[in-house]
Amino acid sequence: MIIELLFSPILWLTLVVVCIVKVVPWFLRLRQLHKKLSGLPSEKDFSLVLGTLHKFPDQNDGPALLKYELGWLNTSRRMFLVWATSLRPILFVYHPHLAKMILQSSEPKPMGFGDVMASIKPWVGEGLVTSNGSHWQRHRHLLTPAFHFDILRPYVDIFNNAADIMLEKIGELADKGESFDIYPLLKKCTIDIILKCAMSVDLDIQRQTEEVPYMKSCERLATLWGDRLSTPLHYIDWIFERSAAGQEFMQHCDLVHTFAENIINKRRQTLEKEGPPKKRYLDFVDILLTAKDESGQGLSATDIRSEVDTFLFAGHETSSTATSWLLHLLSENQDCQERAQQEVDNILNGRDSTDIAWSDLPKLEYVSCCIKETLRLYPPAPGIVRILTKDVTMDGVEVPSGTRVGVLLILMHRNPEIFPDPDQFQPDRFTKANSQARDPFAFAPFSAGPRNCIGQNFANNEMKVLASKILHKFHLTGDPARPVRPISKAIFHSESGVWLFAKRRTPSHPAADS
Ligand code: HEM
Repeated sequence: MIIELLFSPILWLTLVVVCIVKVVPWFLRLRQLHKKLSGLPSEKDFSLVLGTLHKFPDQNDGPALLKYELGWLNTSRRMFLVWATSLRPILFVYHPHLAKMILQSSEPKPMGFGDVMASIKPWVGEGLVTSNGSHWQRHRHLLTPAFHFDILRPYVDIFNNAADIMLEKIGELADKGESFDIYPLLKKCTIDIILKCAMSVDLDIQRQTEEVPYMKSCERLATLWGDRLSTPLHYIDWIFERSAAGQEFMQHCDLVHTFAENIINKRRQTLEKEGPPKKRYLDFVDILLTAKDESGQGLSATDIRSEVDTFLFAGHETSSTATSWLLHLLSENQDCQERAQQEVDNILNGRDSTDIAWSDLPKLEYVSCCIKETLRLYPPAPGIVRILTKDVTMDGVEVPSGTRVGVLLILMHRNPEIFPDPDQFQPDRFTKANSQARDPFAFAPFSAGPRNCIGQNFANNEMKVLASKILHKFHLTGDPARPVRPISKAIFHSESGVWLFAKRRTPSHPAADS
């Protein structure tokens, strides 16, 4: 029967017709695409199957991966084309002029297989980070008031209180005289903060001695997400869902979803019992639960859960990573650490409390420069990807609609044309005088344009308070036996943690010093 079919003229005729109608035009379009993009800087060595992926070092060797990508700057100071197989071009841009074209546009995030945001959807659903079009627009419009200055102001007390608990923990470790990893301490502190600020939930995770299942799940989800991005076979949902990694991913998704649903249900019950909150401004969960559009339609339960999952993750992982890099860099640059300490000491001098007040935040100018310089060298979100919906001319080359374009922050921030001596930690680059002439798109750790980070001011205030309080109380040095190992997957973090020695210090008194 099969043999007969093989010799059937109808089968062969059908195949020839399909070839002519579908495959040939597709192949010609692909050839045209390759021709169009051939003028862009890329690897010379092209593989028919892998494209230029075979030139990448082992995806699990973070330092080698970073070195390889930084090497693109030697070929071009503006952009580099990667072929992910011979079918998918990804154009990475890292010059402010090109970044501006992408970030200011309303081009959507790509959601095809293997795309960074598509891989996180089973976890955060259609939240603000992963959605596009009118869904994104409606939610962004709805949630923007939750980050108004008047809402952020009282959060400073929450930052201070959470920092005090972390300081106790650091104090205990400092007194032992051993080095410790500051990254998990910061993660617990920032999750306590986002839970309290955005959800009015007080779990006091920092004081829990047992492993917290929610934290564990978030950590595993972030790792499995990054691993999936570097395992092309796992781009296909069907294969990933049947793999051990995929099954573990789904189990952790279930756990974090239940955690979010419990928070939402408790708040809903309180709202039903007590009515709308008496406070002048609604917080994040209040907004989600009470939102109605013009037709009186509220958000669906799935939409609400997706946003809670999104903000719980985006609201703690990035700022804890950034603060851990900041403390690492200050431990390596003792002169900068002392300058930052002096600034905090000057502000707190003569006060009974060591709390950082809302009005102190703008005075922390040098600390702010240190934070910016940290985000330049180690942006927690290493890149931002969009898919073109129309042809765009970049440096004279017409990049066709359908191409993925990634703004690679790790490279833009180390582009020597914009930041001389790019690998050096020099916070003074960010003083007002030194930043004035710089292109505003040259430094974009929080992205820019319509899809910039909604939590940017929240994160900056939080990092200032946490870092200032730690620096006021402790002197930090690195542990040479446990170096950092930067790895840039979904989040640019140190996979070996950030190990420090902390020593209690007596704050200096400016009057006595002078
Ligand atoms: C140092 C800390 C942070 C950094 C470096 C950072 C970075 C970024 C970047 C680069 C984007 C754009 C992503 C893209 O377009 O693909 C983004 C978006 C976003 N961030 Fe942050 N973020 C930080 C903290 C936070 C915090 C604390 C929150 C919540 C409280 C938050 C919530 C969000 C959300 C919801 C989006 C999506 C916005 C939209 O598309 O409308 N982020 N962030």
